[in-house]
Amino acid sequence: MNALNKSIEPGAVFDHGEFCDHENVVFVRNKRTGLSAIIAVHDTTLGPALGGCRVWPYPNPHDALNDALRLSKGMTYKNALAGLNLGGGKAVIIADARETKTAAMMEAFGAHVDRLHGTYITAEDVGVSPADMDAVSRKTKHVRGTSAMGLGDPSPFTALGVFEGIKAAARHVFGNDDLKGVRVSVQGLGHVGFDVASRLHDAGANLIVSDIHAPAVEKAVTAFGAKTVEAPDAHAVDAEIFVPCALGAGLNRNTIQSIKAKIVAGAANNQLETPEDGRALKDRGILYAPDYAINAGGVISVALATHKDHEEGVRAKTMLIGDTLTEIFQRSVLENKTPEAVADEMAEERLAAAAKRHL
Ligand SMILES: NC(=O)c1ccc[n+]([C@@H]2O[C@H](COP(=O)([O-])OP(=O)(O)OC[C@H]3O[C@@H](n4cnc5c(N)ncnc54)[C@H](O)[C@@H]3O)[C@@H](O)[C@H]2O)c1
Repeated sequence: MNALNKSIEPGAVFDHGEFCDHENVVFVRNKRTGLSAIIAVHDTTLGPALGGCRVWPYPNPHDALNDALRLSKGMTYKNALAGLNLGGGKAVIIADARETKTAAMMEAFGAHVDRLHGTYITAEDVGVSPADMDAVSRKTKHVRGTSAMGLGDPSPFTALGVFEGIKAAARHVFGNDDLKGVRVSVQGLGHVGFDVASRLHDAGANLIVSDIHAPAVEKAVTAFGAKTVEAPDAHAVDAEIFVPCALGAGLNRNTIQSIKAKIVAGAANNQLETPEDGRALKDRGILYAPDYAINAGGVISVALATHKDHEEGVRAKTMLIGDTLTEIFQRSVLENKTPEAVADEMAEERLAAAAKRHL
């Protein structure tokens, strides 16, 4: 008992800066398999909390808790804004995906998900494969993204949503979405970025591409006749549209001042390093498509594609991302707010309306 009293500070979770109004946070251990996990259910106003399970070798439990709390809240906003009848949640497993993750560990995690009786639905995230979700599904039905379910890799739907978002941004800034001859810098040519580049190429855009992985760049040069730029300079090239599809925090005090594009619209998560960076983009007259609004195609596919024949529904819902962004951009002008502030408000409005209906 004494050891326990010493190691847990009173209020360690409730007073946590990211705790917000989380409905349920579960700390999970399974001695036999070495499972250590945190499942965070942020909000179930709109429905069961859907959010991926991340396997990551966090250096300490605080970082794991931080991630679980921050990411689960993010899922509440993302699912609400995407028009899904789903709440927000997330799970993190403290393990190395290559070294210590095992099927038995994922099964043990599945058993804990099952104890939440469907208030949390798990899915893939960083460090997790369809085979891992197959293991989870042996212990619970509250899982998406198994190899027997859905449409497989969500990236094509993320790319479709990003492309629709780019067109919405072009309509807002240029008055039309004809991308013929428009110069577009695509940073990151992975699962999503390459697909977005392909759609832009088909629409007649002139591509300038970059990636730290040289073969990906060569492939885009061959396929699209793209020009290239060194990855760290992708934001600063002479282009009308900048499409970040690599890592987060690329929009910051060091990069924003040298952006020449009028539009920033890409798939990368957490593009703004700080909220002030969103204001800096607006002050410079650069239209920013909030990341969690434009990259929601993947979660839409995971949420709705419980069977292989659901593709049309997923596609239709993903195409609506363009309309959502148009509303965000218009409100941002009318209310003189940053697009990301408007996106947050729209998600909160949907949650508040649903909460009122439940009263
Ligand atoms: N895959 C999805 O469905 C999905 C959904 C929502 C958001 N996202 C976000 O979109 C982004 C891309 O996802 P993805 O699935 O295509 O990932 P990916 O790993 O397949 O591709 C990322 C690419 O970026 C490149 N890269 C890494 N660091 C770079 C740098 N500093 N400069 C230039 N290139 C760099 C990598 O070499 C790789 O080719 C990520 O931020 C991801 O979180 C993806």
